[in-house]
Amino acid sequence: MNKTVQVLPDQAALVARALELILSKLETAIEQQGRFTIALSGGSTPKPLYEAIANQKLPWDKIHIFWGDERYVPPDHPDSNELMTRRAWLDHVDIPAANIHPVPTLEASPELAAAKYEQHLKEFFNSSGVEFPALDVVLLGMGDDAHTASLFPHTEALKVRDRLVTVGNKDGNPRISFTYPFINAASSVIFLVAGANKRPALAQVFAPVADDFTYPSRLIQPQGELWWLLDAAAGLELQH
Ligand SMILES: O=C(O)[C@H](O)[C@@H](O)[C@H](O)[C@H](O)COP(=O)(O)O
Repeated sequence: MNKTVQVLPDQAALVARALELILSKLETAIEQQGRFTIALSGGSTPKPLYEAIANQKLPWDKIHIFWGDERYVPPDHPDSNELMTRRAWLDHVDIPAANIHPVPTLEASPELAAAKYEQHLKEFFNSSGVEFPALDVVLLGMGDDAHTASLFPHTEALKVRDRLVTVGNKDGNPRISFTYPFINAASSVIFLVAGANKRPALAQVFAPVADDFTYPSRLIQPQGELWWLLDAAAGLELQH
């Protein structure tokens, strides 16, 4: 694993750096394999980044969008990560509908939604099921409880190692989430973390020893590149 921590002075600089990094990965992926695959996170931090990407002139037909986690709500629900992403970005660019791969949250149960999304991912990546397919980029946020995607502390989702997608649980509300082994199979994982409220969780995630099930972001140890992009408010104590 190749881990890089960058602390940016403020949220605008954080977004600019994340944009620069994603565009660089996008260019390389399209040059080398003719397409770019990215899984997005929800929450509030990435929204300005999505708005910035929407202003770029990109080969949208070569770009495929997935979500690393989603709330088990219809795609027009105010809590939907897909809805936030479409409003901030996807509705404003000429990306083919077939290149947008939302979590099928209209399925009858979260378990069915997770199983269907996993099947779709396997078909898309033409994976035999033995290996975890590798997305080019998985973009993650981190909660102030050190959760990432919908992998919350002390939940069953943290124990799932033989699936791509599982059912997460936040305070009794079901979520659909990539498993941590599937996230770790990505070529690059990029955390985008802002705000002083994330500092205590970051201290535990970066500590030499702490409990992974209490601080789930510790489980993200990709074979490829791991990037932590932090604003100064979040990353103050981590600046080397
Ligand atoms: O569906 C979600 O809410 C996200 O995927 C979640 O994992 C988010 O990234 C963190 O909760 C951080 O959220 P903020 O960026 O709002 O702090």
